[in-house]
Amino acid sequence: MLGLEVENLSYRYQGNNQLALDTVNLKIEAGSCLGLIGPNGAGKSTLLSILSGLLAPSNGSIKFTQQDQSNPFTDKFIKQHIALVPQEYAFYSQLKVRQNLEYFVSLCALNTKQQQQTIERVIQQCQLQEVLDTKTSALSGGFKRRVNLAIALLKDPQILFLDEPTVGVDPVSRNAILTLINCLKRQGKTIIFTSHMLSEIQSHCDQIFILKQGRAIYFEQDSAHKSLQISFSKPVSHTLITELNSDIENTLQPSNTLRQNSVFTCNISSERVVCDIIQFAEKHKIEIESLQYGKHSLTEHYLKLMAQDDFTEH
Ligand SMILES: Nc1ncnc2c1ncn2[C@@H]1O[C@H](COP(=O)(O)OP(=O)(O)OP(=O)(O)O)[C@@H](O)[C@H]1O
Repeated sequence: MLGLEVENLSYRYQGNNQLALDTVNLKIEAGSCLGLIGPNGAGKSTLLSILSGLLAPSNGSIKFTQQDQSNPFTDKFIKQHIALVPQEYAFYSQLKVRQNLEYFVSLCALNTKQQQQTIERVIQQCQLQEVLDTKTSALSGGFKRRVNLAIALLKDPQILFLDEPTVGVDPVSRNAILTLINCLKRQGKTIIFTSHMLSEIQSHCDQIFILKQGRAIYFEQDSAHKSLQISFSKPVSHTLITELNSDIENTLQPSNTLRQNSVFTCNISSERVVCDIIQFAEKHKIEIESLQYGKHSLTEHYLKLMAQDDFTEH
């Protein structure tokens, strides 16, 4: 299994004054799935192009890491085991789906039987059975995305870079693509994928990496702390809050902007605190209007970061 480490990576396009990537550091463990997000022009595609060897970095280094040290770590080995699914369609649109697969598999170092088995595997993986004899130019957007993905999977890569694999597809194709990503994850592939659909990223990725104007920040997805927002039907006095805080050894912060001390938000590390607060409300006959508890929303975090002028790496 392959992972990778990126150190101080920068990239400037010729004729462009701005750095597309500015001193980016990134570590991806073998077998994990990293979600790469950021606004248009943040540098996501540039980063994927560099990682997949299409562009050479202006500065910095990329190191591939291997759990099993038995394979020789040559450039050829790396090239064989990484694949990029670009945002653009990377197939011959005048050829039928099967012809595209046959052409691209012929570029892999496989004998005829292995080629046939490989084509059958990607047809199954990407659920292309019904469109094999259709010209790719005539396919729906969802199937075009699946063909793009199938071509990258022909060489059974250990690391897969997916540049917006679900953009412009209907829910059925999106589901097929996301199910396939989950399946590839279970097989131990290392995956980096970009998407503007933050819910997709939050539910499918182990690590999240945010880029803004070429600069990077990690988002800790698996924070032990969850957030609780509770809204009472009437304001709660400071005395009661102090009593509650001493009971649960936690800090409830009145969010004064909302309904005069009747809405509270806090970070909590144990589900027990939720029960304590409900018991507290019962004891003091304070009605709970709503209670929202769970992981920090990526969208919330993302919007806050995007609103900040100073966006520094942590
Ligand atoms: N060929 C190019 N020549 C000059 N500048 C470029 C070129 N390609 C990209 N850029 C610039 O590099 C920066 C990063 O672009 P990139 O395409 O990597 O962003 P992105 O995050 O992938 O955007 P999107 O979400 O729109 O796909 C942008 O400022 C863009 O204008």
